[in-house]
Amino acid sequence: MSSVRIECVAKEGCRIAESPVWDEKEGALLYVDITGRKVCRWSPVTRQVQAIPVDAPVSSVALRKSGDYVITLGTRFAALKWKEELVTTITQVDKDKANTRFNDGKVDPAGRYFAGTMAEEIRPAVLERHQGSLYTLFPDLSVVRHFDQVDISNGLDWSLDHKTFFYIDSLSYSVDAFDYDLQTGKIGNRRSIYKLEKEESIPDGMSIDTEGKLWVACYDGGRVIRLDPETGKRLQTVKLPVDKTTSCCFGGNDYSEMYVTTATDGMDKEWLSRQPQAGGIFKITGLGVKGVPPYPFAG
Ligand SMILES: O=C(O)[C@H](O)[C@@H](O)[C@H](O)[C@H](O)CO
Ligand SMILES: [Zn+2]
Repeated sequence: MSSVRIECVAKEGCRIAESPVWDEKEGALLYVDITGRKVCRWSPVTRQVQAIPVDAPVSSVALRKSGDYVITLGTRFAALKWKEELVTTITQVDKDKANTRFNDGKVDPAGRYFAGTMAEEIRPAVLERHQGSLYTLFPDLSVVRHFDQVDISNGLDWSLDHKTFFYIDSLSYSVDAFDYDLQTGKIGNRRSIYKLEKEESIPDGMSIDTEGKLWVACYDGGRVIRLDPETGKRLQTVKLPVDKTTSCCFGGNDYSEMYVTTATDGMDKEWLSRQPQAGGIFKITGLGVKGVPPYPFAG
């Protein structure tokens, strides 16, 4: 058994840090602060965070083949040029909705950007239900809506053979799987592979490891859990010193470190004083597993 170590590496205290992505070219961790409206990049060398402010809630960031990044910003897919600090809209979704925003997003193995929406929260996990949808931005910049009636569109990833798409609608308290057609980007045959237990609270972001097991961050559960999507069993629980764990990814040398984002929105003074590292970025080492490098958006 390896010994698991947890360290808070960026202590800036985000409102809702999310969408951790390892940028191998920069040797840095990208993430967003959704309600703090910034895209961040943390360097393990300088131990500093660079942040680019944006004009709306920014819910995910992804690498782009042509360099730089793509983000989901409000209800827009947008391009972000890092050095220039320049954001340009690619396209908008949910034009029929007044009060939604994008939430979690990730690029599939063929370079398509998947991201879903949700109603703006009144407070964490309290919002008008069934307002969200799941979308894909294709490399030709066209957009497809897969389905609607989503509460809080959240974690997503693909199986190692690319034949299954994993997806979380948080308020279903379930981790779901779909059949995936990598050729077309179409999904079908939805089923639940894991229902969260009460103390695990709300499923949020997720990431697959090289053994095909899923790591799910549990919002208000203060932990990441490792699931076997074949058996539907939980294999491991790693607890963190903060409750609002929002998402996780693998990064660092050989993708053997796990990075976990966390949030402070919804915590009162007393809660914050008990968990002073809330809103920080955590690095977990010694898990004994590695992750899959993130795919860049091909458009
Ligand atoms: O991190 C996210 O994905 C959401 O934007 C957050 O707001 C939480 O998930 C949500 O509050 C939990 O229900
Ligand atoms: Zn999330």
